[in-house]
This record gives sequence, structure tokens and C-alpha cells, in this order.
Amino acid sequence: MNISILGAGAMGSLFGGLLAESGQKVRLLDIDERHLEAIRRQGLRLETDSSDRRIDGLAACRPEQAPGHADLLLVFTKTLHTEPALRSAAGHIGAQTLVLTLQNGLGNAEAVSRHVARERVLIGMTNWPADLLGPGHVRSHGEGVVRVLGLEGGASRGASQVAQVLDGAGLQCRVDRDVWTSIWEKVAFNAALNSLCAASGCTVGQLGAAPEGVALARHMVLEVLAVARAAGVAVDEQRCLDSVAFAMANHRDHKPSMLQDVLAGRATEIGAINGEVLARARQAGIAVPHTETLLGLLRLIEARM
Ligand SMILES: NC(=O)C1=CN([C@@H]2O[C@H](COP(=O)(O)OP(=O)(O)OC[C@H]3O[C@@H](n4cnc5c(N)ncnc54)[C@H](OP(=O)(O)O)[C@@H]3O)[C@@H](O)[C@H]2O)C=CC1
Ligand SMILES: CC(C)(CO)C(=O)C(=O)O
Repeated sequence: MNISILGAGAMGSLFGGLLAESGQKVRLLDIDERHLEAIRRQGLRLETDSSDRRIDGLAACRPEQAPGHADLLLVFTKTLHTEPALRSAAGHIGAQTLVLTLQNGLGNAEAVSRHVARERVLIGMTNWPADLLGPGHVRSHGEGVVRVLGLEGGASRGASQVAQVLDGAGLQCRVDRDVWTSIWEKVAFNAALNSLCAASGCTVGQLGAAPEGVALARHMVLEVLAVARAAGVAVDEQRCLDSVAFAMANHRDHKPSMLQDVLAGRATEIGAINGEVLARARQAGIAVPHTETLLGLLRLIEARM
């Protein structure tokens, strides 16, 4: 399969590297010239639990330079950049190209659908972790899964084929008819950990070590899940609280991507996480005071950058 990764930072490089190792033809599309140049010159350095190695044979260029049409375009920019990225990759998206978003937050399906026919849009969730350590160098420690589904066609042939390809790369992927449950539960997880760590500067372990951190994370999870239920999505409160507790106990040194964005002076994905939850809560007439306060705090932090 000809697979292009749109946004080849931490996650895009991890997925691109593993897909290339599994024998797929992979092209990384990004705007970070130093990262692209490092990959073209020395390959991608990928550190995982199994080994620290270099992966050669990855094509790397800017989106507008990508030749021909991809069979699969995997969108892994931050949510803020989805639409400009898709616009610059427009020439690379043909009538048969499937486009998959595994980004965090809500509103990704809608953003992709503004550029691609809905029957070729695949949505999903991943909890694989990744960090970009420098140009051409990505690290991922720990395990994860991927869940995918066709936006229109449900468990379509496209979704099954893509799931098989990702699974074949060791990414533990399957088609999930309840993909919205996975997406909303991940939103609750991110709303709790990412916004609280980004606002406080705490690592996940520091948040979990403070009774106030645990209590606030619980409030956030319960608020997001109430909005999910109002949207008709069956979510599991205990599973979600357990995954937050697991991260607090086992990913103690992790700085969620939103905290990394704040520390680097970059705009965050707070709009796609707390912002989208608040918008849906208002439509449903549900109060989400913790989610709203954290949204405000992150907006203030962004305003002083
Ligand atoms: N990191 C993680 O552990 C996880 C992240 N996610 C989600 O995955 C998504 C990607 O996250 P992550 O990999 O961490 O993000 P990164 O910031 O590491 O990577 C995004 C990449 O997209 C590039 N980019 C920005 N604008 C464009 C554009 N117009 N065209 C092409 N590329 C562009 C960025 O370049 P530049 O830096 O120059 O802007 C960057 O290299 C997010 O939605 C995140 O929430 C999900 C699960 C885990
Ligand atoms: C916490 C993590 C790595 C979970 O996948 C994540 O989604 C993030 O840092 O944004």
C-alpha cells in the first residue's frame, strides 16, 4: 500500500516508521525542514522498547511536493493544523485515497470531511505514546492500540484493509463498531490529564501524587462522560477512571503533549478537547464547570506566549 503520513512529528514518525518496517511504501509529509532533511540523509531513528534503530527507505517531503495519489493518507498533525495541511496535500488525495484521522480531541471527522468525500474518511483512536526528541529522532515507550471505523460505511472494506495493514505493523489495530466510545473515552482521558498537567506544569505522576490532582481529574472525566452520554455514546466510567489511574501510577514522568506544547510556547489542542466538549455540553444543556475553567486557563496561558 502507498501510505502517506500528513504531519510526521512524534506520532506520524512512529506510525510511518513501523509501517515502513512492515514492508509498506511510506512517505512522510511535514513542514519541518530540519526533520525532513534529517530523515532523507540518515533515515528515521526510532527508539522503542524492543530496540533503538534506523529505518531507511522513507520518502520525506512537504505535502505540496508529494507525487501521485496516496492509497492511504494518515493525518497526524496537531488538530489546529489539520485544514491547512489537507489543503496543501490536496494534489496527493485522489478519487480512491482513504484518509484516516487518529488525532486526539473532537471535530476531526468534520475537519477531514470538509476536504474529502465522507465515504473515504476513516476515524479512530490510538493510545500509543510518542515523543519527538529531535530532527529525525522519535521515541515511543510502552504499548498501545488503534481502533478504526469508516465514517459513513461503518466496518467497510477500506476500514478492514487499513486495520489489517496497521495491525501488520505491530500497532495492535482492529475495526471497532463502537469507535465513538473509544474516541470519547480518550477525550475524557486527555481532558483530565492534558489540561490539568498543562495548566499546572505537573507531570502525570505529580498530578496523581496530589489528592487535589486526583479529585480534579475525576471531575473532568465525569463531566466529559456526561456530555458523551448526552450525545448518545455509551461510555464506561470505571474503565476511563482506571485508565487515568493507570497513567498516574505507570507513566509518572510523562509530560502530556499539551504540557509539552505549553513549555515550547506553542498553541495547544485545548480547543479540540475542552473547547469541543464545552460546545457540545452547551447544546445539551449540561454544566461542565471544571472543563470550562481549564479551557479558560489554557487560553490565558496561550495569550501570554
Ligand atoms: N504524542 C502522543 O503521544 C500522542 C498524540 N496524539 C495526537 O496525535 C496528533 C499528533 O500529535 P504529535 O505527533 O504529538 O504532534 P507533533 O507536534 O509531534 O507532530 C505534528 C507535526 O505536524 C507538522 N505540521 C504542522 N503543520 C503542518 C502542515 N500544514 N502540513 C504538514 N505537517 C504539518 C508539525 O510541524 P511543526 O512542528 O513545524 O509545526 C509536526 O512535525 C495530535 O492530535 C495528538 O493529540 C495521540 C496519541 C498520543
Ligand atoms: C497521554 C498520551 C500520550 C496518551 O496516549 C496523549 O494522548 C498525549 O500526551 O497527548
